Amino acid sequence: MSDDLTHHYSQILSILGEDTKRGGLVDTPKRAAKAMQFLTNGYQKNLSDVVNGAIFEADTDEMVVIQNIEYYSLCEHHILPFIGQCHIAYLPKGKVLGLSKFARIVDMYARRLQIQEGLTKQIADAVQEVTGAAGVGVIMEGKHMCMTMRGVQKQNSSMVTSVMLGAMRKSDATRNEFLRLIGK
Ligand SMILES: Nc1nc2c(ncn2[C@@H]2O[C@H](COP(=O)(O)OP(=O)(O)OP(=O)(O)O)[C@@H](O)[C@H]2O)c(=O)[nH]1
Ligand SMILES: [Zn+2]
Repeated sequence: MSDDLTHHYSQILSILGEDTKRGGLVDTPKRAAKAMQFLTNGYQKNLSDVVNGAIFEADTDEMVVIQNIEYYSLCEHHILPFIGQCHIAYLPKGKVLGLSKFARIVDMYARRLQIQEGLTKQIADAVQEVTGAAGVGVIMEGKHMCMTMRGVQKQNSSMVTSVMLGAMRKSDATRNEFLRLIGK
């Protein structure tokens, strides 16, 4: 895959009018291929490997919030970055998930071509699936380069998406507690 990608990046540079033989560009197709493979490495991962069995018995049903998980994704329409913060809440039902795994789940889905709405839903569904929680909430804030550095060029615009599942969807009080805990 790497050689194929390198070859295609070299062609893209030529088509854009670059001299691929000039000093600074000699290794660029190779570097770009490597970078793109890193930025999309979520395709090589699955939920079970990412969670790695880090589910622990715990006698708690109080809300757990993990906030300000930064993410870097690529929009599926323009292959340009969108970046921001993800906040996750869940209501455990006898089981808790290892703290770092929330960030790993966010990264696995963010490192694929996405729209922010779909990314938010995939993270919420994954947390629900692995924890069996009574409720899950995910809120994402994102700044889209396709809307700032090109297109309509609105530098200060950002997008907020949310998905609420189970008790987090049904109960206003529970949802408000999540919003209060993340300072919204
Ligand atoms: N809902 C949603 N839209 C997105 C996301 N990322 C990019 N887009 C939008 O996808 C749309 C694609 O619109 P098109 O008209 O097909 O493409 P375009 O001509 O490049 O659009 P402009 O960005 O308006 O120049 C744009 O409105 C983008 O802002 C996302 O995560 N969620
Ligand atoms: Zn885009």
